[in-house]
Amino acid sequence: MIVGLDNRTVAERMVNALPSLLLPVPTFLGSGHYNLSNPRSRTSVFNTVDKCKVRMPNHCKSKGNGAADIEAREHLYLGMDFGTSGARYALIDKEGNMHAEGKREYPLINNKETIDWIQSWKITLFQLLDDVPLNLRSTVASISIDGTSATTIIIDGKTGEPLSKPFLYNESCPEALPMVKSIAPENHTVCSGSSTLCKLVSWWSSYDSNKDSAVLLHQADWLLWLLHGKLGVSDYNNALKVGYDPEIDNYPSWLLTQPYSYVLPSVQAPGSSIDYIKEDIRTQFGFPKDCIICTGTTDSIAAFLAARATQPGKAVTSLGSTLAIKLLSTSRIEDARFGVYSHRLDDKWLVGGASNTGGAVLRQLFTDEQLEKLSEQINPTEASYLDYYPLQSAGERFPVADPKMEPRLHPRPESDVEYLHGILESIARIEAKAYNLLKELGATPVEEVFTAGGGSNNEKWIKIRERVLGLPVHRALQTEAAYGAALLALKSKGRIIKGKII
Ligand SMILES: Nc1ncnc2c1ncn2[C@@H]1O[C@H](COP(=O)(O)OP(=O)(O)O)[C@@H](O)[C@H]1O
Ligand SMILES: O=C(CO)[C@H](O)[C@H](O)COP(=O)(O)O
Repeated sequence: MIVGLDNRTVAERMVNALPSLLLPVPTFLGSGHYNLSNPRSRTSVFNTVDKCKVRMPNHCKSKGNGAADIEAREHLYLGMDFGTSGARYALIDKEGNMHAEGKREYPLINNKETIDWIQSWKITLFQLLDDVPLNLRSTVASISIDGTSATTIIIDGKTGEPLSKPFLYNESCPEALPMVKSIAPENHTVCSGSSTLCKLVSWWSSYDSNKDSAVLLHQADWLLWLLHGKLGVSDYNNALKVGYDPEIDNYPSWLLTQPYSYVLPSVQAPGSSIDYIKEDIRTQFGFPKDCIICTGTTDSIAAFLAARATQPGKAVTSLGSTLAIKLLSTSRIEDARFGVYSHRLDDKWLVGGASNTGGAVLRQLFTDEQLEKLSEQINPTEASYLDYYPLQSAGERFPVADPKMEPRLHPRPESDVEYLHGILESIARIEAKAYNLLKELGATPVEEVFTAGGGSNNEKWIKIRERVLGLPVHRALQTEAAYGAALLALKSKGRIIKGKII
């Protein structure tokens, strides 16, 4: 709450100011309005159905006076997850209790014949900040964001404007692969068409204007930069696929000697304090003067953090739009032939990879409600005779790295229940193949799997996966990556004293 201003004034200021935060203002801004008596019941300021779902857990429910019943000035920590199909936020306290959470679908803004993801993510960022309950914002001590891995944005460091469209996480630049393979060690993580380095090399070879002020950012870095304003800062999870080596805490010499190395961001540990939130954004939304923005991570690592699996052998499978696997291992494994790489997690390694199979294929075929109804009719103890490789389109990253792999979703049986059972079981088989591959490559053998992402809501799928994997499989206590990002913000709790980060 901005001291001295009532809800109405703050909400009015926000509506009036919101477009200025999103310059250039997209043309689709509707004549939406706020119900000023209670801004949280507002219709969307955009002419789309209000996608805002804000949930206040019971222990924060107001007690008649409209203010959530939390100790005055208790610090809260805000995490935001920018996944494949939408974005979420989680607001937690130092014990990890949830004080508010919400989600937004990405507004699909068309720019010529493609989606303007830059505008969509920017609008969604400020919508999520706007969805944080007004009376809690003054308690937010720090903010972190996770994004899809290897989603790459190259901007002009002078103007802040993108120098090309973003390269999405699962986009592949095979034409750059020979050049990358010629400089990197054999089977290095960057030796994959969908690596950030392949995207950088592809841009570098095709961009024919002035590149002198170019800066490479990952999706989470760029969103955080909008909030703190210090250009060119990343974290060692997001920077892995451009070639950063978290073991030596630096870029390797074979990369630093490249002509484009100057565009690479500086790298800090995830959850490191970067700077205070920008003053104009702070005052528009009512965050406190000492609100710190800290480095983020990737969405599947945030999901791992949310599951709070701390022992080697524990793993998290993120069943989101994609199937991302993270196994906590004492040994570091890397083999681009299979799309296997290791992210650093403090003094251990998160070994795994990300398949293009997963929920996005299901969403092409069924609504979430249909998934629920059809899944109820599946007997998870029975094996499906159907053998599919569910992909949205050609190309697989892990556990088979084959940019030409074709989807296999036929023959389709008469019964949708049987069809769904076959798809869920086939994705479980891919998951089992992935964990077996990690063991063969020398990672700590998996002994228990926690599930994150939208697919974690499907109890029958969890039972199918337990049977196929031959392991205990559970739904994680916290299934949203946004909770993991909030834990990073909590971790940072760092302070910046006299300009120095403590
Ligand atoms: N009951 C369900 N069973 C299986 N998959 C589901 C179910 N409900 C949602 N999903 C899948 O979850 C995915 C969305 O999960 P989410 O974690 O939000 O994805 P992302 O963050 O990758 O966008 C969708 O692709 C959807 O198909
Ligand atoms: O599939 C994805 C989008 O959801 C990303 O690739 C996912 O984040 C996996 O990448 P990483 O293992 O680097 O976190």
